[in-house]
Amino acid sequence: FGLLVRHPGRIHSATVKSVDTFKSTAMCSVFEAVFYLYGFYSTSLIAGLLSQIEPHKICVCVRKRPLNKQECNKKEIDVVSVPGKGTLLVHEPKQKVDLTKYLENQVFHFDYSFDENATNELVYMFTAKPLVQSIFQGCMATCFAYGQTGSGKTHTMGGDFTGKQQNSARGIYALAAQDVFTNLNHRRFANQDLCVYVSFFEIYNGKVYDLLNKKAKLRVLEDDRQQVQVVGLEEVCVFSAEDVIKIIQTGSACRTSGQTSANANSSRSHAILQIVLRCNNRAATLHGKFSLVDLAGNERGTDVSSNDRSTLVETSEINRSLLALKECIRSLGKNSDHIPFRMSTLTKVLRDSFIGEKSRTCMIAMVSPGMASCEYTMNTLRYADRYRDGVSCPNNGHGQAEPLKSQIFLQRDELVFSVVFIVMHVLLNKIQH
Ligand SMILES: Nc1ncnc2c1ncn2[C@@H]1O[C@H](COP(=O)(O)OP(=O)(O)OP(=O)(O)O)[C@@H](O)[C@H]1O
Repeated sequence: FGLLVRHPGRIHSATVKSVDTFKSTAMCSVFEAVFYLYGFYSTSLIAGLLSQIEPHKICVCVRKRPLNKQECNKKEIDVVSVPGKGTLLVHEPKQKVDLTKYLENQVFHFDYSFDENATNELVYMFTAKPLVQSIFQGCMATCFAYGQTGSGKTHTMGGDFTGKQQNSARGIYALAAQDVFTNLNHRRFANQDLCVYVSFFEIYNGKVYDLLNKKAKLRVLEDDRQQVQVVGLEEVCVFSAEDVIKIIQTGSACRTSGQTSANANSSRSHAILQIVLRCNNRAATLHGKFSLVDLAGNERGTDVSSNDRSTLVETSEINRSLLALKECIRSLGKNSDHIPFRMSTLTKVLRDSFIGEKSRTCMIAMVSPGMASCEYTMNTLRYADRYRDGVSCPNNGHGQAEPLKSQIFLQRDELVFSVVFIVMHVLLNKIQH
């Protein structure tokens, strides 16, 4: 797998060739790939059938978007490969002191990795869906979309775009809402007498604005018991997933946006949609809460098209809050007594998500596939990788050829397990009927 490109000065054609060679040798054969895909989709089938994926406390996933039209026109090279369930490779172009250009294949391991063909539904199935189940058991769940500007956070959370039009029914927000109502009507939860409330707000430059109330500026206060309240936040009682979709559309239209080099309609704020379950008693006691967070892009100051003071303040505020978030989630992963949630407004309003045994977190790191984004992609992956520090998963960190090989064998074992599981499932079904 050590791919040396021996043509200094001809990086483009040489790189394309090397990436292609790598992809064709590193990936499994077509036969294995078909079986692997079957394994992956069978897992989702099983997940759909049983709806019982137990969420671990912190789950970290990565999603690669396809090259867009602009990138294809520029003949941008796709330097990201997703060879298996939890693995992602970045073919990073490097140069030796003797000017020889070569590719360094960086391997990352996460709980799940999704390639450019994955739909929002598939991503949802393995990330937010298990968290929906958890809020019915009284958990405080949080799902974050993190990544460089233009990498697909809003597409994943809010719904895919047809031109400038967003299909709000096909994002993780709406899919989660649909499952909340499916669960609510299920006999297991019907006798709990729960009501669903939704709020939608954004954090821009450290200030909170209510997206459901004409962007009213709200204060964040903490009481003596360290309970954080967003004072005056509109919480709408909803009765169906369609009600939530309307709320998403209203709120998304108000979000603060700007222009970056990678995205003409870039969200410059963190948007938080909260789905709250309350007991239908007089005090409307909190039962469980799901916060779905579309974070602002993690770009540098130079990536935004205007470099005036307000834009620089905006960017530094975004980066400060992302750093605070990383610290809080790492403390949560290590079961630390001290969670530094006061470091930013974002972590303050999400305080519930970092405290106690009942918190569940999923981070979806989005990456752009182009070579021009390689540095940002590496930053995003390293950021996401840090979340795994302290989480009881042994395969964190990134390595080179050897871990990749063993990963492929591991996936083969998973595949055999999936096939055996499905055959048993089908046989059992037949016996029962
Ligand atoms: N998985 C995907 N499949 C197809 N198109 C995608 C995918 N992800 C993103 N895109 C497209 O890429 C463009 C940028 O995506 P999006 O606005 O979601 O990025 P973002 O990460 O939210 O950016 P920002 O931080 O600047 O708001 C959109 O036109 C979107 O349709």
